[in-house]
Amino acid sequence: MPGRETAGAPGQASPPVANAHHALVAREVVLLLETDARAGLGTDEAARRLQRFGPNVLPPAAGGGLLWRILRQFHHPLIYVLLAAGAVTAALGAHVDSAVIFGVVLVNALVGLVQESKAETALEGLREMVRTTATVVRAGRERRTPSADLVPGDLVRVEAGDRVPADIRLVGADDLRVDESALTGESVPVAKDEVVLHPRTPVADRRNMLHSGTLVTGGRGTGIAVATGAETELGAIHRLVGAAETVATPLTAKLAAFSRILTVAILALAALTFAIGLARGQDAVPTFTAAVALAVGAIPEGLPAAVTITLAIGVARMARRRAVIRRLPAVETLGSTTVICSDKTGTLTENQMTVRTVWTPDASCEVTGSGYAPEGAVLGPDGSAAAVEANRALRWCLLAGAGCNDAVLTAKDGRWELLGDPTEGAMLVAAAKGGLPADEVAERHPRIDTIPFSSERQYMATLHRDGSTGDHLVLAKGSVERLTALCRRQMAADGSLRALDPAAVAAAAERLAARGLRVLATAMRPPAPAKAGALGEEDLSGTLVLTGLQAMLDPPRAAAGAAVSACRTAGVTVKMITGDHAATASAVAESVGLLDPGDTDERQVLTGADLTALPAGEYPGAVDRARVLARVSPEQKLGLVRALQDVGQVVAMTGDGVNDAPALRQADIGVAMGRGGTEVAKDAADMVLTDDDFATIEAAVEEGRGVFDNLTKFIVWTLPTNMGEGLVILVAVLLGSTLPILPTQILWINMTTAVALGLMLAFEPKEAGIMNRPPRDPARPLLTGALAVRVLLVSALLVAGSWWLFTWERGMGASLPEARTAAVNLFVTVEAFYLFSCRSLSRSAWRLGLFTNPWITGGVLTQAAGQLALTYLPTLNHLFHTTPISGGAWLRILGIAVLTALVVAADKRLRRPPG
Ligand SMILES: Nc1ncnc2c1ncn2[C@@H]1O[C@H](COP(=O)(O)OP(=O)(O)OP(=O)(O)O)[C@@H](O)[C@H]1O
Repeated sequence: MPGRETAGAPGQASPPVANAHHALVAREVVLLLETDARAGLGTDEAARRLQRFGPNVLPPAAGGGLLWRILRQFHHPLIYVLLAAGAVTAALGAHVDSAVIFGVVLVNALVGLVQESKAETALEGLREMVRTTATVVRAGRERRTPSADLVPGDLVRVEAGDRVPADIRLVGADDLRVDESALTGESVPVAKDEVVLHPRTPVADRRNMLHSGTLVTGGRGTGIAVATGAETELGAIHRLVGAAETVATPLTAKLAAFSRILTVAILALAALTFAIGLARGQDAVPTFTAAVALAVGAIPEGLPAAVTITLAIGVARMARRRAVIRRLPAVETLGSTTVICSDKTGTLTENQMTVRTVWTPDASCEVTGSGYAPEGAVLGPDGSAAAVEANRALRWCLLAGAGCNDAVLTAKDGRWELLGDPTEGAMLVAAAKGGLPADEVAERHPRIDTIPFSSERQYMATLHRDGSTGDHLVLAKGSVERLTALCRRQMAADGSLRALDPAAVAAAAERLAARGLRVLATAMRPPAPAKAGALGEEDLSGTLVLTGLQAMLDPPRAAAGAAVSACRTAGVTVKMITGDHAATASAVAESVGLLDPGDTDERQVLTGADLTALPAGEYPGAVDRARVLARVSPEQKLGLVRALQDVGQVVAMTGDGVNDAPALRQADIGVAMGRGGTEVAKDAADMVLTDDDFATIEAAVEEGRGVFDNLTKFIVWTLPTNMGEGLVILVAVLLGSTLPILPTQILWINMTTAVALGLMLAFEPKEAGIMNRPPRDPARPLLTGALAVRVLLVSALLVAGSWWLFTWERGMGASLPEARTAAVNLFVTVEAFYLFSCRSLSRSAWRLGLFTNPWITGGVLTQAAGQLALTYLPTLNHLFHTTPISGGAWLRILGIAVLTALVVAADKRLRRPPG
């Protein structure tokens, strides 16, 4: 098969003809790839090619090879210190110590490697969750398939909002524009068409080619996939770059910088200690040991890893609640969100439309039935089902709904399914209920031309041929304001045309909208002899006849009300941003609790036109005050985000269309819809909702707060250990006394407790009342004054406790190893007790229920077993210079640990805010 070669099978060298598709005419490309320009590939052939070429995905980034990844684990100042210490210790003849130090370095590297790859796999998994689909034609039928299933030779269709799924040679294009910044870095969209180009045209200028990974920003196109997966241009770049995905956020960067500075300071202090010791005439060996102990103890080496893991766990939790994080910093920002700007349709509501009322200038008719099943009837004012025959305007109104429509309803296993826009689906169903099924309408009035719907245009119009007379007629539907502006006449029940009464139409629309119904107007241009030329927007104005209004119900989502009220309690303002009418929007806003019923403050509801009329100075304040922003165009959303940010808000903004992308990028948290959203919107977003539900945003905010809490808890827990250890050694050096804890023992404490105790805080469930607090001020440091005091307090208790115990044991005649073993056990026991306290930063550990987090309980038990092994196992005794200790010593250890816990509890109690 020649196509096999041109597409470049994975692992095969590309023959010279590869990448030359731009220089061939469409027919040659079709022949070369053995496909069909109209019907596409056969299903069997597609399956065979999938076998042969493999799925259309990029191979996972190599990440620099295992050896390189292992080596990277050693790139840390602390590891350098340890390696130097190990070498010096070995040179001094202390082989056991040096073996322990090297062993710890090795274990540390392995743990780092495992953690790193786990975090990466988690992020990879997220990417999988937002799988893209592509429209392909196979065996003559158009269908959506996962992009991964595309093969060379597939006939692919793309339209505005799509991500290009493969390298494609265009065979047809209609006003196609593509954002190729993913490949070229140039963000200005490029126009594309199917012209044949010179063979030597550089890749960057091949305007008849679409490249995988780029985004379609406008128009539509059809083409043949010529390369998939690793063989695409994107694949080539991917190979070059190796796509080194880092898991860095502003916070991790800040913490990494903090620990770098700290490390340098501590290393300097350790060097100073060594110098002072030598100057005082102390022996070089113990002085060196002390300096190493100081460095090892005081450097918070576990911090960056713990932060990354906590973030990764947070991301996984959010994914379980159907919020997929695309950019890690969003996890932090979510906790600080102060305003959520949400779409109405589909996010706060179900996007399941049913026409309830059809209004015509002479009568108003109710429609029965619900859902997309065409079961029900259009009832006349008297309740009879013969309404459609009696009212010409009603008939034309339903006809416009069915004919000016791109949606398709299909019955599958007795259930009706909609392919397309729910607004259009509802109108199809209403027409069918009135005796005008879509296929009959299409047969009697075949469509010739279309002005498609867009949010800016707010209407759609279609040109049809009357099957019997051959005359041309126009059908249109759209927002009431836009359509009435295009009409000069309206239709009466007997079919006669009268002058339009805009006030009456507006009043009827207002009444329907006040019930929370979404109202669309319909219009027609009476049949007239055919004129040459396409349907243009300019020749609609003034020629249309208004036939009626269709009002549809889109019920609020079940969880929306509760989520809005949860946001309110949490100090997060919710605003509805919609393209719909202000009255409909307000009614829906009331039903989900976004507006208080009876609240007459008009400033809470603004329209796009109001916004345009506002003086620049008043704009931010007005936007900040408003709760409902109706008839807003996607372009205005960017201004809204900016205005809110100007008044200091942290803004989450939802969006689904191509035009929403700038606002999503500008927002602190851009939220795209996983189901209804375009690829362009998803690409611009920080977070994607896989269920499109508003309640999911609220859940993500809650999880974001939880992540921040857990990070703070870990830091508050870990810092006293480092400070305590560092100070114990410093005091020993200053006093010129023997070390109460040896460097290898410090290594034991740090390495084991970080994993068995500290890490468990990342699994801590969110505290009750997490959504009763105001949002976190992004400028507030992680360690507030009160928490810093607690860290100092616990550090001081650790230093005092361990010194007292060490001295006491020595005074009671215990050997040096015994006293040290007691001191080591004291450190770990205090940390374990303190761990329970750190489960909540403000509430008492008792209140939480001591053993409600099995991870913490399990971790503490594991650590306890480890301490017993360290104290009583001869091998560990030998490695870590420990020895069994007396029952009395254990009692004293427990006593001090309990005392510390009591002091921390008292500190919490004293600082708890009143109430
Ligand atoms: N398929 C359509 N054909 C014609 N007019 C439409 C169609 N869909 C919506 N409209 C009209 O255009 C207006 C704006 O629609 P748009 O899609 O921008 O926002 P929306 O769906 O109403 O609300 P949201 O912004 O909450 O999703 C609608 O209120 C409606 O009057």
